[in-house]
Amino acid sequence: MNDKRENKHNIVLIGFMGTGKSTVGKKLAARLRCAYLDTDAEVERVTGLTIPQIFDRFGEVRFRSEESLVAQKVAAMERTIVSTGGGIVLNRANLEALGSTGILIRLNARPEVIWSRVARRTHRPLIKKDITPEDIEHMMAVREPYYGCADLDVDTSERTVPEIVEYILDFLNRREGEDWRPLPEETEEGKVNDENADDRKPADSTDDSDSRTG
Ligand SMILES: Nc1ncnc2c1ncn2[C@@H]1O[C@H](COP(=O)(O)OP(=O)(O)O)[C@@H](O)[C@H]1O
Ligand SMILES: O=C(O)C1=C[C@@H](OP(=O)(O)O)[C@@H](O)[C@H](O)C1
Ligand SMILES: [Mg+2]
Repeated sequence: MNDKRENKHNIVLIGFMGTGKSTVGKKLAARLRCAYLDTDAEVERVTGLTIPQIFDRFGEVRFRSEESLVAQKVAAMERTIVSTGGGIVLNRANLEALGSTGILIRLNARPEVIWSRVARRTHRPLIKKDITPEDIEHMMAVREPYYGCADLDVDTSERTVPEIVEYILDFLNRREGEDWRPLPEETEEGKVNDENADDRKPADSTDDSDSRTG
């Protein structure tokens, strides 16, 4: 381990609710043929409860506690794309664990764009039914300092999901000492159809069924 970047074997998407972390993470993992984990989905899997049920029955504190356990588990994973919940960064230990082994990529968007993406959805307990873009703006301002540590910032307001994926891949490919080129598709004959195939090792395939698009 001569280069500390060799330790950055995961990609961790952070950012406010509705910036597209779950949607983009899943696509990025499929593109790179990496394992994928959404911390919210993992909390739901471990507890057997939905996030609204956890908030309703036990409160936000219990959710944060489950989320922290998942953050520590994620940090020990290898070549995994991780979509986090927007509040995971509020806990310093979470951020340190995730950042110790993962490249932190922060997704962002303008408040009114976030509002249009989340206001009518019911599975985020912190997004109340009558929330306004101004409320979102205020919540984002409170959270802003916690998102400042990312290795890359991506404004998703005017970008499509495929454009964001390409933007992230371009950033990853520029990092020295790491190989984040997409693994090749296999042809019908089961042969690899890619000129870079020989210098890459295969990674885990993605199981979309265990992921969550918030
Ligand atoms: N770049 C984008 N452009 C338009 N809509 C998007 C984009 N990214 C995500 N969305 C939509 O916004 C909503 C929230 O996305 P999601 O991935 O759940 O965000 P997060 O996980 O950050 O809360 C979903 O309905 C998703 O389809
Ligand atoms: O920002 C937050 O505190 C939260 C974000 C949610 O995830 P998304 O960011 O994927 O919506 C989810 O973890 C929970 O509702 C709390
Ligand atoms: Mg999400």
